[in-house]
Amino acid sequence: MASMIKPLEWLLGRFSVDMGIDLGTANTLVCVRGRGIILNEPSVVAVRKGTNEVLNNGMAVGAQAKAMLGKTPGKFEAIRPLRDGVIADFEVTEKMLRYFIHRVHEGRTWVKPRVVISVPVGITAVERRAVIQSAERAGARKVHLVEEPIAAAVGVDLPVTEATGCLIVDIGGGTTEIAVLSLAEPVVATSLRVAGDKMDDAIAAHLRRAHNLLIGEQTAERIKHTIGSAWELPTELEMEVKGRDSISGLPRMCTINSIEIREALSEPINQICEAIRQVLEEAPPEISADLVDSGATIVGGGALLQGIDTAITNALGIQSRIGNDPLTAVARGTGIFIEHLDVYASVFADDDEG
Ligand SMILES: Nc1ncnc2c1ncn2[C@@H]1O[C@H](COP(=O)(O)OP(=O)(O)OP(=O)(O)O)[C@@H](O)[C@H]1O
Repeated sequence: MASMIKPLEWLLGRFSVDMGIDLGTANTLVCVRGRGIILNEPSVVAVRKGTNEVLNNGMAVGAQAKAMLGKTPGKFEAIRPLRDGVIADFEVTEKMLRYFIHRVHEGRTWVKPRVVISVPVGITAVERRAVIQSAERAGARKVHLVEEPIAAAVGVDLPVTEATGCLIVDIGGGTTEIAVLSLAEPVVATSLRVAGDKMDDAIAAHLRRAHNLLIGEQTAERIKHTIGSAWELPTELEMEVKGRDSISGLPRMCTINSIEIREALSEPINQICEAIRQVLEEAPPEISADLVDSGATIVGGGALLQGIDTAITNALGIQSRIGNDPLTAVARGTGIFIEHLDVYASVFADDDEG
């Protein structure tokens, strides 16, 4: 029986588009050989509450679902199925992946791609297995996992395969991945559950405390994008924010500025700097010597926070720079892996056996 299935699977695979997937807490990106990034959507799914039934006939996924976050009436719910970089809701993740894979295949539901998926450093075997099974059940024929910092470093063209140390810091939505790499392997690495989401929480907590204003996660994120910073700005900024007064319960608006938001962000930023310091302290001296010259490369959406490079440079005394197109670095890396599966075989962290 198995020998009959194999040729059929092979045949179905012939028509598929192999893809690299950055399955992120905040965004999912898909990169395809020769075509680059062809899908970039928020990792959000809208379902009927208490079920896994995706609204709009399975189409309420991505940007369409994100617009509903915090605004759904009682019987509907907009869910982020990944939290802290790992799968929190297995079935909804599978449905989201299925929708994205089918979109890449333009509706041909019978094709079965090979996929490379990026995962945080140091996730457990059970968490790895969950990613592999979700992708397989969503229609993948073969799943390889690669650790996010390695994918990011390859995506921004760092010399990862050389015997020289480089430091990559990937500040995403759920996790900040920090790794010193040499010879395509992490020499020291860590995954910190402090990143963009915690920054949004810090902003919401500040507005509640200092302005008695309750805001949702989308508003907090918008504030971060608009006036958030990690270092003094050449011209400080202001913006108006709307929410619910925590005392009167009524809708209200207030004006906030970039100085107070920077202060609110200082705690998560300091935690990120401290985690980088710990990774650097564990690096062997020869690698540390390389890092004096090569410095740190920052990627992920958090790299777009104004002044983050200056804050890291000042905290650690090593030159930090923002990697090229930081939001797509990991996805571009997975795209390079899927093109060169044989070359990078040793890098994959996929444990199909376990
Ligand atoms: N201009 C900006 N300023 C500050 N933060 C930003 C900016 N643009 C995007 N971000 C933040 O980047 C984060 C998303 O980054 P990214 O897409 O790299 O994460 P992810 O890969 O989905 O998450 P993870 O790697 O944790 O699974 C969000 O928290 C988002 O608010």
